[in-house]
Amino acid sequence: MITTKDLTKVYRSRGREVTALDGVDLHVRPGEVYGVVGTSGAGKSTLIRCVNMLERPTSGSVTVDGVELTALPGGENRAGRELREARRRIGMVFQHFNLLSSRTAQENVELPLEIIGLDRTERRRKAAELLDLVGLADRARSYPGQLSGGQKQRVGIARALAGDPKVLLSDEATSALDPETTRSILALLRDLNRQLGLTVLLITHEMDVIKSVCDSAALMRGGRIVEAGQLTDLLATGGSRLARDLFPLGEFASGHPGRTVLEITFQGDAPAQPFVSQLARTYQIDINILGAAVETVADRMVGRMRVELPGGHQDNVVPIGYLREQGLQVEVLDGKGAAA
Ligand SMILES: Nc1ncnc2c1ncn2[C@@H]1O[C@H](COP(=O)(O)OP(=O)(O)OP(=O)(O)O)[C@@H](O)[C@H]1O
Repeated sequence: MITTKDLTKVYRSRGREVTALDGVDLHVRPGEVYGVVGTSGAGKSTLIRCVNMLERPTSGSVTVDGVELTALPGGENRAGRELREARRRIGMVFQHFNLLSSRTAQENVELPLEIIGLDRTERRRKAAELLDLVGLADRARSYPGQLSGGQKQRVGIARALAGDPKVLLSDEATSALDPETTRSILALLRDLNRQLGLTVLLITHEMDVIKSVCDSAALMRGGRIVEAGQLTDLLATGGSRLARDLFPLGEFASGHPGRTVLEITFQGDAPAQPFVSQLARTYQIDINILGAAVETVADRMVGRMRVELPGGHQDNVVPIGYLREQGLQVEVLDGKGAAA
């Protein structure tokens, strides 16, 4: 649904050049919630602004719903007709809501409908329907100043849906909200994704946002995507940095010298515990459990267990093979708790 190929954006100001995007290949499938995470300055905002051509990329291509936006004339402030039309099918939600304070909630949602020339009755009907969809039917006549942060963001989301978009872009939509309101806005985005089949691309610096709402994620650093994939695949990938951030286990004991420390990851309904006791029985070995944790990631249960086996890696090739044959993801750690 969204593809970028070798996307580059170089800002030039006062003789200085900043490469904000450095060859980004992004692939967001139809109907998924895709999160881009990274520290400040990684290039996340630039990426999302290039996807709807609020910024024109320096090079590379952006394709949304089969239309190559980078091939259409105009951009940034002076978009041509085709680009304006394509953009209408891409909704955008902002961190600071960007509502007009002199207009009521209803009038804010009507704004994009005015721009496309919908008549007054139709505008009112559509805006009322959208406010109802985001759970704000009773605040239609309130001004932004009379609404809470969460309610303002609901208006922002209703406005973003006015053009019946297939794609919704969210630029840190929950960063200005408290944790409880964040949860309710993320739940709303998830509901809209499911009800309307909306593809959502969001950027965030919070791993919890990725964990609670995304199907797939990409990690950005220095203008590049350093890792990307579906969360369930990432969690099953040894050495994945995103998986470690999604499911940190730093507090587990690191084991004893001369023994083999394994980290076992299981997903869905395949708990590791029975396999570990079977392993102990089958190979007559004492297994020391150093730690275990279970989390819900992308609506799926994921567990991880760190265990210690007597002897070195070479002595445990067979038991490790046995665990892998059971469909468990097994990583052998070195003495310091890192992947060996
Ligand atoms: N309009 C601009 N002019 C010059 N440099 C810019 C401009 N916008 C962004 N940059 C630079 O591009 C780089 C990437 O910025 P960007 O805002 O995309 O990162 P980010 O990951 O979204 O960070 P944050 O989470 O802080 O918003 C940074 O070095 C930033 O200073």
